[in-house]
Amino acid sequence: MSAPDITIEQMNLKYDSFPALQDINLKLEGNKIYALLGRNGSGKTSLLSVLSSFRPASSGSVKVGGEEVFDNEEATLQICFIRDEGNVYEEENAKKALAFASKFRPNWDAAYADQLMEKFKLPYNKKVSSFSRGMKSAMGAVIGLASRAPITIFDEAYLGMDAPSRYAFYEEILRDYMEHPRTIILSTHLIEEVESLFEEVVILDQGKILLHEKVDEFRDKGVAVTGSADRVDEISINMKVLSEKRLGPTKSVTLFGELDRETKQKISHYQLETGPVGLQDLFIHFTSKKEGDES
Ligand SMILES: Nc1ncnc2c1ncn2[C@@H]1O[C@H](COP(=O)(O)OP(=O)(O)OP(=O)(O)O)[C@@H](O)[C@H]1O
Repeated sequence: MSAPDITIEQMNLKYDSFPALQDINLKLEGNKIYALLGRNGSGKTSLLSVLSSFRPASSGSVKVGGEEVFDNEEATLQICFIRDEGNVYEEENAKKALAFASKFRPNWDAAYADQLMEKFKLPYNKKVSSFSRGMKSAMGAVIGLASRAPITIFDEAYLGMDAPSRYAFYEEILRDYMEHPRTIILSTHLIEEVESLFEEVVILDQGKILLHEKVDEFRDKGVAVTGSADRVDEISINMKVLSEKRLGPTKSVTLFGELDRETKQKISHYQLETGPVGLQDLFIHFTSKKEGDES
């Protein structure tokens, strides 16, 4: 399966006069896993709703495979949008709800849906409306995965799921993506849990695109350094420290920016360990900046 590219140009969305999305320009190539990050109210759900044709943009263009997506059945059949409330038909038992979901999904894999129901321990014969919050989310995950839609979107679809279920969900996304490549967009606040899945990251801030980058390039904006606390302090002294943790005599810091030659030499001389920066630390840094900040 080859997933179509998504191209958004000069797109704006207003709720009455409130500008929820402003001048959005974004190109997402097919067959990658994207992180859509942003603080509360930054516009993630609004962006995904426009992309999925749940609502029209106020202006600009949103194309999937070169075709405007709004009111375009062929384009929207390629998209499966699972929201935090699950998008599940709740008035019937789970078996009927799955049958209902499959009607609008041309790539639906019923055998895979059965495997996932088993994996998430979801009962077929219970009304979905009687499911717990986490079970409803797991049902959304089953529908999103078994749809095998070329563009699959999970918008905080993990809400209420316990940790084992969430990790089972992430594992399944990666496993099934490897077997059936497609575009997957995950909007999440649990960045540390899922960061290893992402190839590219998009950050929204107050309705605007703050950043769109390959995750590896994004991570290169900083470095994590661990070792004896006084030596770690010494090399961090002139750098922006994004986070720090101390365990007895050992300290780990996340530093923002490139290391100069002298600092690199000290790190090597002191035998400090270096590693990649967590996405979450960078995300917090980028989205908590105040006007006038330079870095
Ligand atoms: N139906 C609506 N009517 C009016 N304003 C809305 C509506 N939906 C969202 N908004 C506003 O648009 C902005 C973006 O909301 P949106 O739900 O897209 O953010 P989000 O990034 O998904 O947030 P969260 O992480 O909290 O879920 C917010 O200021 C919100 O109050």
